[in-house]
Amino acid sequence: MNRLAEAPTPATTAARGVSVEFEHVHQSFLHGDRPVRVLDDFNLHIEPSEFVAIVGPSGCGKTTALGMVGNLLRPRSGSVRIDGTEVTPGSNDAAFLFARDALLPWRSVRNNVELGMEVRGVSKVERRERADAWLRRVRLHEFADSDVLHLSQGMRQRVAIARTLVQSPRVLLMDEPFAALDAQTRAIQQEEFIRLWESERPTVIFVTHDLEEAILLADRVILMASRPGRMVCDMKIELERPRQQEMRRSSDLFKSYYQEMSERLRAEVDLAEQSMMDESQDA
Ligand SMILES: Nc1ncnc2c1ncn2[C@@H]1O[C@H](COP(=O)(O)OP(=O)(O)OP(=O)(O)O)[C@@H](O)[C@H]1O
Repeated sequence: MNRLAEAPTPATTAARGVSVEFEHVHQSFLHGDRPVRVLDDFNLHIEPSEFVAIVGPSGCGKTTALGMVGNLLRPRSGSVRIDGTEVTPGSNDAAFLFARDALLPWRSVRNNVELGMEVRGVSKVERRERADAWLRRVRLHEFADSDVLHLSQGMRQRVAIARTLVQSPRVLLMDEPFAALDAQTRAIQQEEFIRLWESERPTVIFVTHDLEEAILLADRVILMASRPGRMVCDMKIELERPRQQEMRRSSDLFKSYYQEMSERLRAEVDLAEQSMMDESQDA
């Protein structure tokens, strides 16, 4: 695979990652009139510019944890800090990237990339310069004036990546960003994204159901258990960078990480399914 993202250009500003901390975080939601504990004493310290992937059974609280860093919801108790400062209403240090790209269909590719800068009041000249530089980096400069509706799903996701990274976020929150793509496109996007991250180095929290993807991309893989969500494994991934798709097959280290984590993940998924079945029988 050699369709790598282009080298950085002077018009882009390198993002500096900052630390993210969860300290004794608890969260629960009401299901009917019954409170359900979702996160139970969740603790996680992420170093500046670290790439952390979170895997775990469906419903274990991965998206809830991400939402707390992104200021979408507050913990019931405990604290979530970015660069040592509590996340409070109005904080906007973190940017999201989801599986659904959420591009605005009435705006051109370039105008979609400019959107966040527009909201932040960046001048028109600077917006255009930075958007064009990022469109070159994601190999979409020839489509700058195109309608986003005419792009493939993979191209749309590259627009979304450019739109997010052009703002030089200090923390990037990714919730299954490549889940909607076919296998081949997904592999290309993963490799391109690694290149971009390696040059920009924002702190990344990456939620995925795909353990191989987590190992390939991250510096650390956190495995969560459900009901209530808590960390059961924190594995440092010491594969050399830059990383390539071939490592899935060629690296014994990759395979050993996969073997160890997949057994534990499988056990957690089985437990989560069993507990859901028990709950539905009790209901
Ligand atoms: N706003 C809410 N109100 C009520 N329950 C909620 C709310 N948000 C999440 N939950 C519940 O909290 C639990 C954890 O949800 P969350 O989306 O964080 O899990 P997840 O690990 O990201 O799951 P998945 O892998 O399926 O996306 C689930 O049982 C979910 O139904």
